[in-house]
Amino acid sequence: MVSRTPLILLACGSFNPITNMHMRLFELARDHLQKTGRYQVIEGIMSPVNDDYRKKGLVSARHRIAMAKLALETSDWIRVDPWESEQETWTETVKVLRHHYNESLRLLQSKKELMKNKWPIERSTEDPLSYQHSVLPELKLLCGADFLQTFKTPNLWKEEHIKEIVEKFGLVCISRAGSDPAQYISESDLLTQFQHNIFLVKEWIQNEISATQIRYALCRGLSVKYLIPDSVISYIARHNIYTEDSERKNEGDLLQPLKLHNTTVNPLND
Ligand SMILES: Nc1ncnc2c1ncn2[C@@H]1O[C@H](COP(=O)(O)OP(=O)(O)OP(=O)(O)O)[C@@H](O)[C@H]1O
Ligand SMILES: NC(=O)c1ccc[n+]([C@@H]2O[C@H](COP(=O)(O)O)[C@@H](O)[C@H]2O)c1
Ligand SMILES: [Zn+2]
Repeated sequence: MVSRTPLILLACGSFNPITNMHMRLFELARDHLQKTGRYQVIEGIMSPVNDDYRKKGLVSARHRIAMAKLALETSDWIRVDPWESEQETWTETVKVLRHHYNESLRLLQSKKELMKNKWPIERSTEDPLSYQHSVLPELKLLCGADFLQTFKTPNLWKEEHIKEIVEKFGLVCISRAGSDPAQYISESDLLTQFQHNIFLVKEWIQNEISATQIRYALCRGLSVKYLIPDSVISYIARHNIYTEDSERKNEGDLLQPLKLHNTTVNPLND
């Protein structure tokens, strides 16, 4: 049997709030990558952005993490990770990737240590996927096509970070109405150079749920049932999270990545 490379998918974003589509991204990506015959998707990680990102209407990470945890209770392979949101300031995405990759290596090492101390018979029966412990895992950034499109927003991303993401890690990009990732890749020399490491996944059933639209509906008292999990709807109601006030949070503020690059335009925070 040809061994598959263990693969971890990492999605970064606001998740304000988590929607059914955010979870679908992982399912679509896993199906696509497993069908290539090259990968065994072993884990999905959702990493809600730090409050210091300063996006308009971004509610506290404490709530965004709690909602994602509730939503992911029904998944046996996707989890939410608070590391990024717990840092002092906003963290560039490539550094979040580096952190989670190092964590996966650390885990692999400790599993190997554990195996070393076991009798051979225990080793062979304990974990049917134990062969994976000897193969280095890969970590890929999972995103929607609009995320890929932001690479060309002036001053938002450092060129060397985009290069590291597509060269060292890799991207899995799910189609989204209004974005044409294939065309966008063909327009970028850097993305074209590394397109073997960019997986474009076509969503087979159009699903245009947007977290911003969910927040607007909640503010207007409209139903969002069947667009986000019931447990998340109850949490939002209990804590009265999305209001006209919360929507004004960070209004007029510059997104932290743009601030870091010292620019005066703010295309994402109008
Ligand atoms: N309907 C969708 N189709 C494809 N990708 C999506 C969809 N909704 C969200 N994503 C992806 O999920 C990730 C996290 O997105 P984000 O938290 O910004 O959610 P969003 O629904 O796009 O919110 P907003 O409307 O506030 O921008 C991004 O990579 C984004 O492209
Ligand atoms: N230079 C960078 O690393 C950079 C720039 C802009 C956004 N991002 C990330 O992309 C994601 C964008 O999320 P939203 O689509 O919700 O704005 C966030 O996780 C944010 O941290 C990273
Ligand atoms: Zn978005």
